[in-house]
Amino acid sequence: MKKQIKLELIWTFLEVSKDGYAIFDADDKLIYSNDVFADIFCFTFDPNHPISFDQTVRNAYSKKRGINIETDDIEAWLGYVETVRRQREFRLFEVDLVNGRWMLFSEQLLPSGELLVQAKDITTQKLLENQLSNSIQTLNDLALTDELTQLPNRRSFVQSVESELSRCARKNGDITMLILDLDHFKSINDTFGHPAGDEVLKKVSQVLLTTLRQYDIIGRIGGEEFAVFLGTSSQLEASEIAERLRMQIAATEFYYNTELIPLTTSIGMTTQSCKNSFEQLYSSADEALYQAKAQGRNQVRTYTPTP
Ligand SMILES: Nc1nc2c(ncn2[C@@H]2O[C@H](COP(=O)(O)OP(=O)(O)OP(=O)(O)O)[C@@H](O)[C@H]2O)c(=O)[nH]1
Repeated sequence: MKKQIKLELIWTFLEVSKDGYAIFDADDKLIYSNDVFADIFCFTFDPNHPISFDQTVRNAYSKKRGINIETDDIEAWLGYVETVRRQREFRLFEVDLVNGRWMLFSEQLLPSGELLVQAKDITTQKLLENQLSNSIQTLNDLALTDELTQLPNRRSFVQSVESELSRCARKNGDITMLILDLDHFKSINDTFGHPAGDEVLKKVSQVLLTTLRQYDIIGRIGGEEFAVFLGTSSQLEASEIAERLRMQIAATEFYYNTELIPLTTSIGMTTQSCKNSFEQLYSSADEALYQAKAQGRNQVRTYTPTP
């Protein structure tokens, strides 16, 4: 049997607690609130004039205090709350306040209808949680972004293409992969210096971004090697895009300081069913690229399977 403790003691704890406590009766009238709870909703508790839950919220909302309610229609918001409040014996939820603090609310409902509400300040934990999730996001971005060009790196490109392939496999369409390899890049480094080579790589990235469509996937997959995935193109349309890219790079004036750096690119291309794997696409486009290099560079070659 539970040992009886003095009611006075419980009362004292509620009064001095750093957490907010409130009790609503079965008609949702506030019959008890400690100072912390009253402070959250910016009211003075008067047991002789009990106010309802709705009034408590309306009152705080009109003073721009209490829960951060992002609506112009407080009545609609209260209508929504009515659909979740008092529906379960116990409910736990986080809310942010207008003053930037975060609270963890719990609601304990008795069968007789009284509701005990507890509000615990979790601002410190929430800030840490946000910092942690921002750090994770930054780490993810770093792991997927090429530092020099800010384009998706090889890992990111592979991931994006693989998820596009599995999405498109249900529709059974054709897709295209292009691999671009800058011509004689070693001699650009040797002649103009490595920093000049870096600037050229950055500018090529800009050309790709401005020439391609927003939904095409672009990646820097190696030193002077870029790849492009075209999701919904016929082979004819894809060849036109590849040719446009080749011409655009050849026509762009790459300057380093005042020196004009001549630049062309070879492109290997393949259009295949999206049921094929990334590896199949990549090795076909790579084989076509090899042909483009072997046949003189500055050209687009399309993969043709050997019979
Ligand atoms: N500046 C700079 N150069 C890079 C970077 N990554 C790779 N490279 C250089 O790119 C050059 C690639 O040379 P190769 O693979 O011989 O090819 P290439 O000279 O372009 O000749 P082809 O591809 O046959 O036309 C190497 O000299 C690498 O050092 C980079 O981030 N910055």
